[in-house]
Amino acid sequence: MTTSSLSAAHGTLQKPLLGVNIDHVATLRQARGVNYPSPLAAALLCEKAGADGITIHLREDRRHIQDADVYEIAEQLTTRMNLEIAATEEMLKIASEVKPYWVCLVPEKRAELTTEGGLDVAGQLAWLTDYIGKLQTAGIKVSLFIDPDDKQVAAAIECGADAIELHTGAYAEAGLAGDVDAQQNELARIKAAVATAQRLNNQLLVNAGHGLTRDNVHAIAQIEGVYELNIGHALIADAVFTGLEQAVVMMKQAMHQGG
Ligand SMILES: CC(=O)[C@@H](O)[C@H](O)COP(=O)(O)O
Ligand SMILES: NCC(=O)COP(=O)(O)O
Repeated sequence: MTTSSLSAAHGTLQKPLLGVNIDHVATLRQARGVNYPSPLAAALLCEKAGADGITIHLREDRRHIQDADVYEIAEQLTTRMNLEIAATEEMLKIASEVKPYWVCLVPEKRAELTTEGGLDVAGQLAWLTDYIGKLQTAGIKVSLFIDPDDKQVAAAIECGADAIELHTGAYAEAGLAGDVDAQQNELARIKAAVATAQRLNNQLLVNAGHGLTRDNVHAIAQIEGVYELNIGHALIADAVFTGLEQAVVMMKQAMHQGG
């Protein structure tokens, strides 16, 4: 399925789509080293509640999602898996075996609390082009998690990515800090990056994610051309109080009608 037919196939779905990142269901499980709560059960419940896809991040340090989660969730999903991985040989092997619909390449640092910045595509073009080609040869579509930066957008297109995911962390953090000017500046950066992507290659799918909540998501969801939002930490935090299905429903409402 080409990118255009992919977006055509989803033409009837309400844009942007919602990809639910269930990493932090696994964080709760890993806290005690037991077998509950089940990320698989969470993924299926999110799909039942209206999630358009499931994102899981198999980190090199396995702090939350485990290899077994990836394989068993891939077998039972009825929507699409977006597997986030660092661009390593180990992860290439796993992704080639699992064959998720999407792989999103993200930068990883062992010491980070969560993903800090976007992937430096411009600084490693040739190597990433080769890595992306291997994934696409395995039948996997590739997204690149990048900062909302024209140079990185252009580099992502140059190395043949099927999609980009714009890092909304700076936008989210400015909001949490109550810095309205900084948040508006970050929103403008994101809008500019979407416009650059559309100008350079209108077949490229443009996603966004990181730090999105019911309070800050509507402004991002309203940006013309944004295809999917990947949301995890805040949605799982909501679910602690509302239950997971309601958290998905509420996040979709916040995306499309405002928080
Ligand atoms: C790339 C990104 O922003 C998230 O999808 C990522 O999963 C964050 O890492 P943690 O889930 O480990 O916080
Ligand atoms: N790529 C962003 C993602 O999957 C979820 O990020 P967050 O909502 O957990 O910050």
